[in-house]
Amino acid sequence: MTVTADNFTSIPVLGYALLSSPATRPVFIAQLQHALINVGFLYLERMPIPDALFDDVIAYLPRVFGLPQERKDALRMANSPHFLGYSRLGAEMTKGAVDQREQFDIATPLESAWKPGKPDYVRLWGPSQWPEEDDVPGFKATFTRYLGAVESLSYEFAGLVAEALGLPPDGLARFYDAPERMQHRSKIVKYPTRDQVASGQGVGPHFDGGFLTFLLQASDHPGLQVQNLSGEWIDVPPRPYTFVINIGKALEMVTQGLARATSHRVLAPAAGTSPRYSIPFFQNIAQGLRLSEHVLQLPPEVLKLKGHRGELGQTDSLNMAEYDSLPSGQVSLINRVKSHPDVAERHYPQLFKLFFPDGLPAYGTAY
Ligand SMILES: O=C(O)CCC(=O)C(=O)O
Ligand SMILES: [Fe+2]
Repeated sequence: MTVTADNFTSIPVLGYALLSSPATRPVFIAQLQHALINVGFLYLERMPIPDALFDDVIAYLPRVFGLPQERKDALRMANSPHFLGYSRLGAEMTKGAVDQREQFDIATPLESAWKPGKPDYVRLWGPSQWPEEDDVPGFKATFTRYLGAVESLSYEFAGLVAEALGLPPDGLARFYDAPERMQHRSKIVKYPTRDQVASGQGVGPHFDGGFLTFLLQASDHPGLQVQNLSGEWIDVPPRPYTFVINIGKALEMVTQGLARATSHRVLAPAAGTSPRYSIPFFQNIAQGLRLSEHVLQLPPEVLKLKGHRGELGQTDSLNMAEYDSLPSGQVSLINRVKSHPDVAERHYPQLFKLFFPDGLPAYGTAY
């Protein structure tokens, strides 16, 4: 691949193995630079995560979603001030249409550091809700191991992103607290087939809000699409043992728009096939940080590559909340309140009143 701007028609595939030799490492960094600036999405394959761990996690998904409805409802997100837990099919809307997916939000392990008097957003981080061990033996241990592996990779990858943007390898370190004080959020997601649901919208067009997303497509289905510079939807078919990595709005903002957050969506699997499963992992940044105070000074020769890319065309996504001046944890909390008003009504009554003065809406708006 050459490092030139163009309107992408497929997603670049980066081989982690290139990093192991001084001769090929710069090739990886150049490919990463291209992907960050011109696409906003990439595949990363042959990572230092054992295939067997992916296989083990993937094998649990039909079992967890196959639990009786009352077992899943017992873990409903409304139980949790941390917005962690189960969301039933069709609970959220994106761009005015209902998303046809079911999900469990599960985060990396962390005790809540919130006490009365601390900002509300500190309460966003805390323990997950897990299914009963007897219902899915080993799921908690296996998934926790998986989250740990992705978390480590996510920090390593942030170092590579820094290099690709012309910064020193620790150029993004200021965005994270010490790892033991950080929590990253993941979820397991099930998209039923088109004949089981009311529309073909698995999840509507949106940008991710955070820094970096590491997505495992956990079944062999097409459906994930990203929008290119001229507005066409480009397929991102699953590749085994491979992450799809994309940039969120927060990273776009602090790189002065050089690294792109790209609009994406998921179409429901075709009628008569089988459900699609996926596991996104959203890497967080420190909650107290105001992004407007941390816009990165990038080398001019790198920043000017933004000009080569040309103007971004129209995208179908709604914009995220403004990131500039609020602590990033507050921005996340507001987004969670909008996505899950029932959780907010119970645990954040003041914010709930602010955003929903007319009472509980029928749906949350995911993005
Ligand atoms: O399920 C997928 O493949 C993508 C999900 C996604 O984009 C999201 O939840 O932000
Ligand atoms: Fe997304």
